[in-house]
Amino acid sequence: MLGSINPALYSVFFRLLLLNMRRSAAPSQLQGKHLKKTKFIPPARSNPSPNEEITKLNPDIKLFEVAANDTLLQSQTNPRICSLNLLPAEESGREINHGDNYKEKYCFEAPAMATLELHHTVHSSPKEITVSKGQEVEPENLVKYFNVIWRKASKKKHKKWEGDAVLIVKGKSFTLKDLEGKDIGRGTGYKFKDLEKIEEGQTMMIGGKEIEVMDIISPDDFSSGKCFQLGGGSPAISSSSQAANRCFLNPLKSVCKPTSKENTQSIFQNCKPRHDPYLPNSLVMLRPDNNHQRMFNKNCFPVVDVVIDPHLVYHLRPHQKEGIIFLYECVMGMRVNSRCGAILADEMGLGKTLQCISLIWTLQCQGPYGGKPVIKKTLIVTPGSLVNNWKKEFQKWLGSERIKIYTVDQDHKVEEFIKSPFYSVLIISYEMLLRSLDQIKHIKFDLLICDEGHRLKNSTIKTTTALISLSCEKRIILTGTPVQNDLQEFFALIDFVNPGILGSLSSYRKIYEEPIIISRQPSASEEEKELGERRAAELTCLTGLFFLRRTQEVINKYLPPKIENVVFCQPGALQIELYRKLLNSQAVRFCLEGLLENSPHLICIGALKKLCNHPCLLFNSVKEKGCSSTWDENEEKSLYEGLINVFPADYNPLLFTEKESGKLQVLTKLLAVIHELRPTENSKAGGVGLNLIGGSHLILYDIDWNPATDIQAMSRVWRDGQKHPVHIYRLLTTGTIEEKIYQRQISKQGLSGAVVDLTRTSEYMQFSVEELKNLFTLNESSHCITHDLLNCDCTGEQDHTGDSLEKFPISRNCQLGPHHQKFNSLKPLSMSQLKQWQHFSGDHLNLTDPFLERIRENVSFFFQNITNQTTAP
Ligand SMILES: Nc1ncnc2c1ncn2[C@@H]1O[C@H](COP(=O)(O)OP(=O)(O)OP(=O)(O)O)[C@@H](O)[C@H]1O
Ligand SMILES: [Mg+2]
Repeated sequence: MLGSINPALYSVFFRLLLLNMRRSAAPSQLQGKHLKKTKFIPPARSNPSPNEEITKLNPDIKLFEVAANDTLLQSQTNPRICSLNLLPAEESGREINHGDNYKEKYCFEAPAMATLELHHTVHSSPKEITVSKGQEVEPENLVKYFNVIWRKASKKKHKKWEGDAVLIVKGKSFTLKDLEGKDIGRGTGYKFKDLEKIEEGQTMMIGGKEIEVMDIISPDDFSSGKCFQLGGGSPAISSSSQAANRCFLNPLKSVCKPTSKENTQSIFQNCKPRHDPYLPNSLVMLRPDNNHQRMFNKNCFPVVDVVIDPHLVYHLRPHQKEGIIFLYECVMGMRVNSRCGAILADEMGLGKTLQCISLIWTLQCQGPYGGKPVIKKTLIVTPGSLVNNWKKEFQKWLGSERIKIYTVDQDHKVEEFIKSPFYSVLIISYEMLLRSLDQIKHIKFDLLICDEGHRLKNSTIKTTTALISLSCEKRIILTGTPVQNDLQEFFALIDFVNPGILGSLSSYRKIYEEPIIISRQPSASEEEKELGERRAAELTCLTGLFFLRRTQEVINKYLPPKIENVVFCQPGALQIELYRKLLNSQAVRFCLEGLLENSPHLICIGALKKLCNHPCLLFNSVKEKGCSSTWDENEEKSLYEGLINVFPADYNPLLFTEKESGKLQVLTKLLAVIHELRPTENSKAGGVGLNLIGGSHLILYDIDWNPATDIQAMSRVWRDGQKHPVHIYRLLTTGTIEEKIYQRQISKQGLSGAVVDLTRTSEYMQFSVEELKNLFTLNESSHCITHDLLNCDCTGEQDHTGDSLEKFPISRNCQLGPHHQKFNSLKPLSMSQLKQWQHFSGDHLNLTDPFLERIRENVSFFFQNITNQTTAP
């Protein structure tokens, strides 16, 4: 921006401005009386190291990948590099905790303005006070103390104050002490009249140092030591004065002229950081650079440290601290010029909610410019089932007093939020948002958070267009789903948070999508491969500035043990008989003839699944459809033909017993033993985004084609905050379609890039005739056909663990290529991994798990895997 201004005008501007300022880099100077006690901390006195945990972070967390040749991001210098630091490197500041793996120096930048200080008229030629010739009468009791700032005597044009000090004048002698109480200057035999006259504002040379007197210290403050570092008030204020010195203004639009003392005072009042940035574990946000100040600090407020509430920091995991810094920098536009969007795509359970709550709370109370809050109102849009979850999380971390949350539901309309001045956060479901859009459009939201935001991957759906229509620039998408696997969907999400950053959709397709997709095809030439890889890398770099994903590994160590069991339950006699009958039906035979287009295979699969759960479910369908005579239902009718005769004549589905279903028998026994051994832990099922840490036993009864469903449910329970070992039981009926669905789950890794994605279930349900043949077979003679498939040499007679995992490199099919290829613990299990699990048949004698022990009678085979093993189970 400044580049377009005539340099002569630019220089005149700074001269004019400086006439109104005192001088450069003198921290105590600019703060008005009320801040005079503030100390400049000598550069050597750095605070102790920031949060050490963070420095040990998973190296996977790379927040600051910058594409050097990236034209879109060209004006964004790496925020970590102090390019304008005019102080000597070793004196440029003290260490401060930015919460990341950098123990960085704070940048006390002194830009152009500071270098022009020589035009200052008042202080240009301080006089050396002279030594007495010895004839003077010296009153014995003259002792005075002063706060001063000092620098070495120098003839250089560009001088900087080096620090605060305490000047002690005693008779004809003086001592200068730094704020640690160390002597940094001494002199004796001075003219008494010179020393006696020292007053506030005076500049002089004394003992080879130039000093300026800031104010008088009372004898009390001196003797109590308050005037030194320990008692001298918050040291952090120095930052604001530094920043004030640095403040650029647009010369053509000068609005800030702190001409009078009062004016200066009022600007600097209330400019303390809300929390002390120098406490050992404080989490301090990056200060805005000059570019940012030019753009966003038009009023030239002093820069104040933004510090995360220590109450929150106490609870934050290291990756969450990083996440908050990331979100802060994104929404403040510090990472990409004029863009304030972010995507936080941490795997599920990593506490995205807490990271956002911390951000909201921070921005609502603080800001880097004059400490003014950055946001007033926040809109959180989330799936309906999570609205209350959000509210609870706010209460959990901030209590109910700090921040007022309004949740929209049938009884609580948006109008109430509009009318009330108390609420600052509105939480609403996607559905309600559409219904209340007219009202919501009239509210000025400063921050928009879209939870489970992968649903915005389609830019034409109503929800997306509705949200785009809100004029809120600071947009955050939260998602646990790996959205970067589909390049078009990825574009939609990126374009939502930072509109236009990837250009138009058509240019994006040409520049990125096409070459990347071509390069991934087996037929791609070397040249195409290379181009695709480079484009993918560039895209990753570009979006990596505001896209962050961490995997479960960062949290695992905080979680209790997880005991996963796959339990193969023996089917009941009625189940087997009905199963055989179904497989012999005309409908199944029709499917196997290969006429897949109109094949009723989904109906057949549905019937078999029902039967595995419990025969009574099948009975109900048979009864219903058996009486129906519509043409459409003919196929289903043909599937059920003769089935009713297999059920006992007096079968009453309402009086079903667990004996008829292998899985139900196991379930009943499991519930009983859980109740007996762990009476306070009850298991429930879970859905997207839910936290069910109250339960620690999860029983997965009905299998889904998509492994994401199981993983979702599992990660609802085994997540941060869980106190008990978590037991997970996946129940499967031995030899049936359930085992085959399970095998398909774990062997079809390539389907969705081997990552968890709830939306891709249909991809797991496309079958070849061969696959259908396998599905429609009942294996009655094996303990476990899944184990048979592993080519394991054990016979299930004792617990056994198969080949070493290293033999099976984990590969992942991701369109963005190697940049995202880190092993992901929430990935569906592979066959080779399953082989690593302990496994044994139901009649294995040495079962130590008391829960499994209770169900062994109905179980033909077990697989078990323990994560974070301590004394589990
Ligand atoms: N630092 C922490 N200490 C203790 N518990 C935490 C911490 N951070 C988050 N939690 C808890 O972890 C659980 C999961 O957090 P959250 O619901 O925010 O996960 P998420 O990242 O949104 O996952 P999902 O993608 O499944 O929605 C919650 O119960 C939350 O209170
Ligand atoms: Mg969530």
